[in-house]
Amino acid sequence: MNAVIQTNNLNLSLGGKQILRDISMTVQSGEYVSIIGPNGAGKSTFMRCLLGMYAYKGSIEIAGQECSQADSKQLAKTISYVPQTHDMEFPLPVYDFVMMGRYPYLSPLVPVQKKDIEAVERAMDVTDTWPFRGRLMRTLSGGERQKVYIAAALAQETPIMLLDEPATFLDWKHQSEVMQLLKKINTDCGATVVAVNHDLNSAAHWSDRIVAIKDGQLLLDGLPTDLIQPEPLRQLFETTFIRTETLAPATES
Ligand SMILES: Nc1ncnc2c1ncn2[C@@H]1O[C@H](COP(=O)(O)OP(=O)(O)OP(=O)(O)O)[C@@H](O)[C@H]1O
Repeated sequence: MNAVIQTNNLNLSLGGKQILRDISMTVQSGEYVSIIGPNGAGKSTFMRCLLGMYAYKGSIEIAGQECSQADSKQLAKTISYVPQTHDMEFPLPVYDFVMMGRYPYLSPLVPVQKKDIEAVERAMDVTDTWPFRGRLMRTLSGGERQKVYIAAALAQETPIMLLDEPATFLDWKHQSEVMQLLKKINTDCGATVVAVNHDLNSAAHWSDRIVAIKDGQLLLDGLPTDLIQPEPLRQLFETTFIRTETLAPATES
């Protein structure tokens, strides 16, 4: 196994408040890791830290390189990000939005090339977003827009993908499609996937490992079968959990 994300004693303060405290964790190449935890625990901030968006204390190594010292375009060739909310009104056609995923490879001196067009077409094909290519982003439904954001991240062709609540607000069919798509990208393309997920059943079903953050600290880190249990979840969310028989959408083979 080879570690592609490694944080050591990661600390971060924002607006005079300590948000992340001494987080040390490792993600191995090819893993699918879900991050769970209460609202305001620091999950999104942790993800944004991994993208080099904040001046942190401690260490974050992405593919062996310290994040704060990495060239931003090089980092963008290694790690892509699908943010939590998509309420920005991009006045752009879907195709052009997905092409923005190629920004680490483009520059004023290097215009769009065949390999960029092919990467965009592949990403739109696998996410089933090609039929929307001429539509404006703001005309898409929430679920359609979510898949377009994932297509843009895929077009970036990075070995690591971070996603912040990729299936929240989607109906069951679209949740299922997005989660299956991520698993396919993980297993078929070998991408390392790290996703924040508030749906504990979904996190248990799709991930290899679960990391729980509470009050800015890493509280739990382990197998879904060990962590998605009443006692660890009570400790994490400070409420009682009982096991019930649940219904979930079937996984297509
Ligand atoms: N720029 C900032 N300045 C000050 N405080 C911030 C800033 N960004 C985030 N925070 C605070 O950091 C804490 C963690 O926020 P974060 O968005 O990471 O939580 P989260 O675990 O992702 O929550 P949720 O599940 O509700 O999305 C919150 O208390 C938030 O208000």
